[in-house]
Amino acid sequence: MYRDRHLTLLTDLYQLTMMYGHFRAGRHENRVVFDLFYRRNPCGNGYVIAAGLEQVVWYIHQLSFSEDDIAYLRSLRMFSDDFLDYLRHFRFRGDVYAVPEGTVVFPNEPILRVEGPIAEVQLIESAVLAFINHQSLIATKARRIVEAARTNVKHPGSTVIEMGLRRSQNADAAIFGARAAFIGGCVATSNVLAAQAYNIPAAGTQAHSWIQSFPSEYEAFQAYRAAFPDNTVLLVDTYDVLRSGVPNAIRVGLEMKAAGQSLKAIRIDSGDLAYLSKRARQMLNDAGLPDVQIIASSDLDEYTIRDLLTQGAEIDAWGVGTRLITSEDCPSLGCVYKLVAQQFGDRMEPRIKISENPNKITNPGKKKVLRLYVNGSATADLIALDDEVYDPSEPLELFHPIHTYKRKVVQNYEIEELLRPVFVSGELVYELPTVQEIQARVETQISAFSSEVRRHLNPHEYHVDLSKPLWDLKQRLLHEWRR
Ligand SMILES: Nc1ncnc2c1ncn2[C@@H]1O[C@H](COP(=O)(O)OP(=O)(O)OP(=O)(O)O)[C@@H](O)[C@H]1O
Ligand SMILES: O=P(O)(O)OC[C@H]1O[C@H](OP(=O)(O)OP(=O)(O)O)[C@H](O)[C@@H]1O
Ligand SMILES: O=C(O)c1cccnc1
Repeated sequence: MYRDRHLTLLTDLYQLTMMYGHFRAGRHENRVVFDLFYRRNPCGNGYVIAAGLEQVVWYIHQLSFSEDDIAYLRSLRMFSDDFLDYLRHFRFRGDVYAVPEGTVVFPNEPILRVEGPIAEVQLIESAVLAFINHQSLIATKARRIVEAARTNVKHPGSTVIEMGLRRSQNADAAIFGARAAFIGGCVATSNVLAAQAYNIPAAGTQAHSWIQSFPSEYEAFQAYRAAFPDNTVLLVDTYDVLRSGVPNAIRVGLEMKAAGQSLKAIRIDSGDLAYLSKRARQMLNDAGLPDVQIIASSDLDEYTIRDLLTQGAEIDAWGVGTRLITSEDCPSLGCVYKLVAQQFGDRMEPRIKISENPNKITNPGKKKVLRLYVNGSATADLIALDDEVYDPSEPLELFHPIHTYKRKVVQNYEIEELLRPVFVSGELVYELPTVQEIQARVETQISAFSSEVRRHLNPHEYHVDLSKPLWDLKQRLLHEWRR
């Protein structure tokens, strides 16, 4: 099972060869700082919801090379005995600062900052990126789907249930994906292991096979009702939604009503969901069953949900699988992990990565991220050097890091420092929140941003500026390199 797995070798070989090279050169203890950040928002969204830190914490916590790991590495005939002996005593002794899960983040902002001996900081790159990239992507995708469902004016409480297990890119993606989907705002998952692991509500209806396995649809509905009288949801599209499924569901619903019970919902899983849901709603209402809800599923995503709602679809809840758990139209988030500072003697020196593409030139130095709120609204983020101090009662002039003539002054602002200590000298100092707390953080975080930043189509680019000292440092390093 994923939690019991020993993951130290979940790394790219080049991390180990670089560690070995540093070890041979006697520089493996040199301290460095790496930033983890992404450059472009996924799915056309205006931001990303950071997720996956819990798995990073757990991964770093368990890091050690077992005798099996050492034997395997020896079998590669690439590493010397003294290096393998060093690995035998290896543990992570660095500092990790991270934005809490559920935080809204933007391109180029460090989501994680790792400082420590270069061998240790380098080893963790690949796994840490995998955890953060995957869950941040799925949480962001889920958020888009949940917000589409919430545009339902007839049913403002419209909810999304994650049902992607069978279409996920395998088990870990299903479990962590269900976790991330809940963080993004889904109310439940069909994945029982994820529900158990993260204390997420488990939810579900029944498959077509259940209906098919009975002599008639009505008998299948009756049997389900008998088994789950308090939670009867009936799948109505096995044979014919309007001629068979809904009439049989109404028959069972009326029988339940007469017995003092209530039919909870029907599920439509194929066909024209707008047309069928409107007709089904009418039929249920006409039969005196206006409280029976309609759940829809069938290759849904934020686009189909919005479109169905503009067509007046009568859908109270959405079961969403494939396109959520795989983030089908935007299947990866491009977080990277870049060296930004390195110790020389007793000084931490900033380092820069140059690129032809100005967007790919890194921000040097050990940094922090400040979110500036004016009257409770997030106004701009400032990436600053770690030792900078700001007095929020003094006006602060911000400028665009590329188009520097674009300036604005913020006054009477409040500062939220986004990076929080997680590991200090290898010791865990962070109390992990529950997924319920993380989901609540998403709501408060997002509500602080303007609707222009939050909209799904061509969102406004939120201001993420560099502080003057950081901008000056970046220019100085660029000029020094040119010379
Ligand atoms: N009224 C509608 N407007 C826009 N899209 C719709 C509407 N109704 C359904 N859809 C979407 O159209 C697609 C329908 O796909 P398709 O015709 O392949 O399958 P289906 O009707 O579900 O049948 P089956 O599951 O039996 O193959 C799904 O993505 C569904 O979400
Ligand atoms: O459509 P998704 O968003 O992935 O949601 C989950 C789907 O999984 C089930 O389908 P099933 O495996 O029975 O296949 P189906 O597509 O033929 O209904 C369910 O009936 C949904 O249609
Ligand atoms: O419970 C359901 O209705 C369900 C679960 C997984 C996939 N599709 C549907």
